[in-house]
Amino acid sequence: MALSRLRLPSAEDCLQEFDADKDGLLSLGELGDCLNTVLRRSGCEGSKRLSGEILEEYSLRADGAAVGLGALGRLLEAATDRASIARSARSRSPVRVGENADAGFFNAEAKEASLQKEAIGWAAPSCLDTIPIASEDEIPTIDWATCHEDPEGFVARLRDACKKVGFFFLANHGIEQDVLDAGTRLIEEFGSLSYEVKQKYTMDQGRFPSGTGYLPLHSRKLPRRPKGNVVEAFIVKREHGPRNIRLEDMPWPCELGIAWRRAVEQYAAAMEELACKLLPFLSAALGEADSYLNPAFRSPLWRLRLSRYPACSGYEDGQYGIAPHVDTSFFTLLHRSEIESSLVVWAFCSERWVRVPTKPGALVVNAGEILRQVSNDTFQSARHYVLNASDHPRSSLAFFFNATADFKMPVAVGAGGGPAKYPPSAYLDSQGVVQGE
Ligand SMILES: O=C(O)CCC(=O)C(=O)O
Ligand SMILES: [Fe+2]
Repeated sequence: MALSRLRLPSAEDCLQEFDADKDGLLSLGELGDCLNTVLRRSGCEGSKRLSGEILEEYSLRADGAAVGLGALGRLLEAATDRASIARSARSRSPVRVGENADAGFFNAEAKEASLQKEAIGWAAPSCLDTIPIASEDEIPTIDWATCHEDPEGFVARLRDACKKVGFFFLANHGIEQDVLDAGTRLIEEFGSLSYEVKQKYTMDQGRFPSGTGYLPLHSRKLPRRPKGNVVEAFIVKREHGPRNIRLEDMPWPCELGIAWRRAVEQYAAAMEELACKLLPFLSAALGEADSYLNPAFRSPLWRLRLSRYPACSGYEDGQYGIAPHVDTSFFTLLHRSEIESSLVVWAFCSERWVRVPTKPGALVVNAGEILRQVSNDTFQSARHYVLNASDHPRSSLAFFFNATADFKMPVAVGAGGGPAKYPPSAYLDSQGVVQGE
């Protein structure tokens, strides 16, 4: 997005000027003053409203904690970005997502705001009792072994699953059960660390790349919702693309030693290999040549989320293990370790919430928002959530696979669905903003 950015003061200068009690942190009041003043000085109209919005969003994401230098830097960036977007939007006719394929403008903030509002109306039950187990038609099983002997049939099944629900099982995917079991152990080992240790690696404290590290139980981030998610998670990511985010930069807990880190890397490498193998088939499912997606995936970005859901005898209304959301990825490869079917998905084809059956060994694959967009809305990026209403904790590892983060992916013409509903857009300009990248 070619926006002329507003001049950004340094976070150090802001901390000096607005840290009234000189404790090296900005309280929410001080932060509000700081953002408002910076925006006003930059000539931003409506600086008070904008700083109020940013502050509200920040308190929702970070549970109202005081702000240190790293977080302040990112908030200032967010403030000036938004002011630039507002300025740029004023200087041309406003464009909403899906309305004008030529505009090259994706309003990610507006998208996230509407998603949050919309999610409240999704009427997702917080109790499993009334939710049926999905039929084979709703969550089909696709056998990876058939992709060589019957590639056309494989592609047809892939396309059908993506159109009907956007979720399917991938069986015989070639990843050894040992690797999957090791994945489950990794999150259990992380979970068994004391809170004092885990909180050293808390996400978005300015010490590690954004969106990586520890998300404590009841965090209201990822997805950002008013009630905390009853899950704890640890997230790492790697980007060979423009920002060159390396595995070395991740908040590896030294308490678990190098073997733990290497095992996480090994798990992610196995998933990445499989994800890359799926690309030619997805290209074909989109109605394009097998090599269609290759240029977009030269330097992929992935995120790996290891989640641990505590046993829970019941959830309050509107509370979930992970709240209803859609994935921001191109697609996601999910491994679950659970006793009861706890993953709930909105089945577009039957218009009902269904529980994804447990299927040891098979991976769950689901299309994310970017793939939906690239398919011109012919594929579903299904809403889903987790309720672990069980006597046992539940673990999952979600591998979110994305194209090169700044690669502007166009809608695949072969996908159908009429004229392109979206401009070419890059992850960093669209879902990356939603994801807080
Ligand atoms: O734990 C699961 O089964 C799903 C997790 C999920 O949807 C996510 O992390 O985006
Ligand atoms: Fe998800």
